[in-house]
Amino acid sequence: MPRLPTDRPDVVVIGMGPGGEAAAGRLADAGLDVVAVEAELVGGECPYWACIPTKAMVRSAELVAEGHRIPGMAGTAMVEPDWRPVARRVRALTADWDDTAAVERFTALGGRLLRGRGRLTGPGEVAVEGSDGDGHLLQPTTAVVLATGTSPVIPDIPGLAGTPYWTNREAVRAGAAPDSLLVIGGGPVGLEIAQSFARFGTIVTVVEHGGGLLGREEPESSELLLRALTEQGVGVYLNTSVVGVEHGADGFTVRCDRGERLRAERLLVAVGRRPDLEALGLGSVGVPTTGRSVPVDERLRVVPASGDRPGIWALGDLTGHGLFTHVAVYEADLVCRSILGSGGPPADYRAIPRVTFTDPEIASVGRTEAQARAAGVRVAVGGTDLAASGRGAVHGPGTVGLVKLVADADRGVLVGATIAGPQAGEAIGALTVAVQAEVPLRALETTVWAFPTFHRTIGTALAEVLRQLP
Ligand SMILES: Cc1cc2nc3c(=O)[nH]c(=O)nc-3n(C[C@H](O)[C@H](O)[C@H](O)COP(=O)(O)OP(=O)(O)OC[C@H]3O[C@@H](n4cnc5c(N)ncnc54)[C@H](O)[C@@H]3O)c2cc1C
Ligand SMILES: NC(=O)c1ccc[n+]([C@@H]2O[C@H](COP(=O)([O-])OP(=O)(O)OC[C@H]3O[C@@H](n4cnc5c(N)ncnc54)[C@H](O)[C@@H]3O)[C@@H](O)[C@H]2O)c1
Repeated sequence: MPRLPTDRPDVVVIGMGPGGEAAAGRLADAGLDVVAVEAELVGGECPYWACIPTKAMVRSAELVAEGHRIPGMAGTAMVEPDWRPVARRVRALTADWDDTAAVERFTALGGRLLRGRGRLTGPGEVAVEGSDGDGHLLQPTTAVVLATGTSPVIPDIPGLAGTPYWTNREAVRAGAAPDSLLVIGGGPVGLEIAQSFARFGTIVTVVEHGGGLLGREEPESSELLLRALTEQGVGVYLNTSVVGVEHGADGFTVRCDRGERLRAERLLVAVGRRPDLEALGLGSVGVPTTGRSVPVDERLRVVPASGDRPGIWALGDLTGHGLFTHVAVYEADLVCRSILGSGGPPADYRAIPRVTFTDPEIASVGRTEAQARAAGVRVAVGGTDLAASGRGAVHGPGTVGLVKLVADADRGVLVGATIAGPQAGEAIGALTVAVQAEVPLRALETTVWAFPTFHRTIGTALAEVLRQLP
């Protein structure tokens, strides 16, 4: 076998999504010689195919919905939704799927970028199949950082393979809203995209094999969202599995286990994401490759450094601590502190916020009631209906929402919270601080919440929690 050109930087970062980019940039800025390996675009899934373009779609869809709410509130309005400006905006926000600016940001810090696909081939060794067709061997002296994220799961449904189904990548590149769309999976990916297209006139049907939408959230959120989507004309089949897919000139036909045959122009597969640990070569360093995530310690170490061997760290979607950009960036900070030896607290996932940008937005932090009970917490719960609040009354159409607080009655602190409703993702910030900093419920009780805001309803839900305490 020909000898590959060998490079011995201090650090190799494989994968330049939001997590890898943050870690590689910071380590380069600290003066280390960093080689970053990226197979596609520097920036990863989030800016080009995920968070940013889907939120642009959501924002446009929200404007359409608000336009329809004008009658009875502010006169008349004629709303004629047109997807073309949405597609233009997505193209602008993704810089037409061009990563030049991100590359320049990194190289300006002294980092070196190697375009290609990286793979661990042993402790302290990364082989790269370069985009230019050349092979490279990297032997970092200090650290390997794994940050390769996840890819969509494609279920093994007879007939699906080989059809032109969409994942989030094709959905965000749509030049027009399809006449009809069938979505497999009622999680955040499926629902944000489903509602966006529905508001542009697409007939949308969601097929979810679980008993509720957004199954990881509180059942109250799931029910609220189901009601809202159904009222907005989105068809939802729960407890339903797709057992067969056909594609022909008139689009997709999907057979479900309960007998339904559903037709649609487009089919979006949104049943979750997982990493490819085998392709990453983790087996070569003795790490099991069959799981859904890379096992790490509280400093995100996969394999600690020993002797002259560099350590291996992992971060972001790969670690399975929550598939969110803010988790990837948080973990990048932990990894950098660990590599640079700058100390600080270990990983703490008690107060990771989650926001699904549907209308109503579903925002939450910490544990759900069921998770808290399962963890043996003596739970006190308080809730309130957003529509019954002063802000709900003035806001009018579009006010659907709730607050639910989950407290540890023995410790007198919140361990989880949900806000659903308009701008819920903004309001969850206050509760994220409360859960993270373990603000005593008695201190929260004395907090003055501005009138008339949606977040003032936190006080109402809190009063219900406090009534249950000694
Ligand atoms: C449709 C959608 C919407 C989302 N919306 C939100 C949101 O609103 N808010 C939020 O917080 N999160 C959102 N997410 C989740 C968010 O996109 C991810 O959590 C985030 O991108 C994870 O960052 P990461 O750095 O771990 O990995 P990624 O962003 O997946 O980046 C990994 C990078 O590694 C590269 N790579 C993979 N394998 C190799 C290899 N072998 N060699 C070299 N390079 C490799 C990939 O090309 C990629 O660039 C959304 C996800 C989806 C799918
Ligand atoms: N706003 C945000 O922050 C945001 C938005 C989108 C995605 N994300 C992240 O991306 C991750 C992936 O999202 P996702 O929605 O793809 O996955 P998910 O795992 O969150 O949801 C997938 C849904 O599909 C269902 N499902 C699985 N297999 C199925 C099948 N064969 N038939 C029908 N239903 C099936 C599951 O029960 C689940 O409800 C999420 O975990 C989330 O962290 C975040």
